[in-house]
Amino acid sequence: MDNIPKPHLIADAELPREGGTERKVVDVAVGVLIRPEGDFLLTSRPAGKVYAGYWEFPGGKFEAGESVQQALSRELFEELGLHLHQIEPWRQEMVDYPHALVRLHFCKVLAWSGELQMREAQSFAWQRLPVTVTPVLPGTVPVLEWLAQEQQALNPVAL
Ligand SMILES: Nc1nc2c([nH]c(=O)n2[C@@H]2O[C@H](COP(=O)(O)OP(=O)(O)OP(=O)(O)O)[C@@H](O)[C@H]2O)c(=O)[nH]1
Repeated sequence: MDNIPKPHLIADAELPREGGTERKVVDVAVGVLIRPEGDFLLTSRPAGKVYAGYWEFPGGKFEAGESVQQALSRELFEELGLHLHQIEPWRQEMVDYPHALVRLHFCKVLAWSGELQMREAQSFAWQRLPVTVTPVLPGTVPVLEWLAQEQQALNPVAL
């Protein structure tokens, strides 16, 4: 896994261009499922996908005409068998991977139902900071930093 090229996390203004036209952006909806006590869900990327075995927040690409909430609800039902009830769009991030230019739409998911099923034979782990699973997908690392910043803002003496 170590010889996979590292992607570049970029701002919108830096978007790369090829031959004068913008590279196609792939929109991805990503869910940060947070339990009431603060644990969040990470899943490992299934065999056969790029970055197989890397840990990430679950999600996937939009299908035509979908909103973030629709894409996330569909993906998490397909991958995990969950029905999402409370989705809060949170932050966005662009990542320039060798295989794709990806716009990640991170949402906090605070309520869901259904039993967690690994329908793509992935692994899952409920985590808190600092996470104990490795390796973490490069596009996931900033999210862990945002969560740490939020925790610090809420409880400055604990960290
Ligand atoms: N789900 C998810 N994808 C992420 C995260 N961070 C990140 O960079 N990505 C990238 O976003 C893209 C998501 O693609 P995917 O392959 O999981 O989506 P999908 O299930 O719709 O794909 P497929 O059905 O075409 O196989 C990948 O390029 C992945 O590397 C993350 O935290 N969660």
